[in-house]
Amino acid sequence: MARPVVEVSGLSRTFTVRKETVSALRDVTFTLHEGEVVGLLGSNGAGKTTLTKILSALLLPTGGSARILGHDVVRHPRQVRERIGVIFGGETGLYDRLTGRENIRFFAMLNGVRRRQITERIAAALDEVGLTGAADRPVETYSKGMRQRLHIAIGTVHRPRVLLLDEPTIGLDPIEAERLRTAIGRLRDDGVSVLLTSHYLLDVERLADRVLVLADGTISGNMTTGEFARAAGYRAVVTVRARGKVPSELTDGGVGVLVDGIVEDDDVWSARLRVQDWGPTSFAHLSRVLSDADVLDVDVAPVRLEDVYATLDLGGRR
Ligand SMILES: Nc1ncnc2c1ncn2[C@@H]1O[C@H](COP(=O)(O)OP(=O)(O)OP(=O)(O)O)[C@@H](O)[C@H]1O
Repeated sequence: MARPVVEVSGLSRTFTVRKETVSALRDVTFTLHEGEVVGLLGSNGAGKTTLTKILSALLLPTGGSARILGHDVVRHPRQVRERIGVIFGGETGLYDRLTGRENIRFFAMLNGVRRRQITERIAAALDEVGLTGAADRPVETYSKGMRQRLHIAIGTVHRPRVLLLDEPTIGLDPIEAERLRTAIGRLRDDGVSVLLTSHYLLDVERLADRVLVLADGTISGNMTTGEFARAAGYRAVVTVRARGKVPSELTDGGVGVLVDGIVEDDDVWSARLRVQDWGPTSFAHLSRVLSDADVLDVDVAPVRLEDVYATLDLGGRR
């Protein structure tokens, strides 16, 4: 059995605002093992950011404990920060006027990388995320994908054993998102443990071994990723837009295909179909019922976590 690297036990955090107390986390207990990638899911306000901040020793818990490689987040914050990398998605947190290399240097120094190792570590981090060629350009000239890869380089330059990733692929085009998933997969293969917050099931499916569901500040689910995806009951949503009459067979659905709704507007109709599994049966059904339709476009979207929440009623919205 791989050794535990993150041990969270009975963790809680309350906030008091104008005499009202909000429980952001309540009695949260879980363990993350070496080389394990765990998806942390939960709707807005579920407590994900609060948990991430406590684990990276940026916020104190009000109860319970959290340890990173044996170091308590309250008693040994410096040791915790040296062992943990935090990567937030989006545009924030970079110095635009500085180059990519200078940005990494700044954060490497903050996270305790020794002076004599720093040049070599920065070069390696740039190389790992494919930014060596752009390293000496100001960050304001970077694309979204490049900025996101720079976030990864910054979060990993001090070689943390645990990574906390918050929405890492947000706003990226599919190619950049895939490149990022590959980079995260490589870190996992090197034995780094990852706690991944994402609303995209594709990220979680590709990378996570296990899924933790936070609802209203408590863990309401702890299961393998496969179990979680199967619980939704379908794999993708296909939206078909076509001209003319709605094929009668389409409205009934078919083996592996459920009809969510059909909207007709003048001569054009649009159907939303849930595909339970991609395979010959569902492909054959769709191509048969659409064979005579004047199809304008087809959009295929993988199942999103929000859809799974809706199906399982895991929302826990405040
Ligand atoms: N500094 C704070 N002061 C008061 N309440 C707070 C504070 N930080 C968080 N909360 C509350 O704690 C709860 C959990 O918030 P948190 O930001 O951890 O949720 P989240 O799951 O990260 O949400 P999101 O997906 O929207 O980022 C919310 O009700 C929030 O309003």
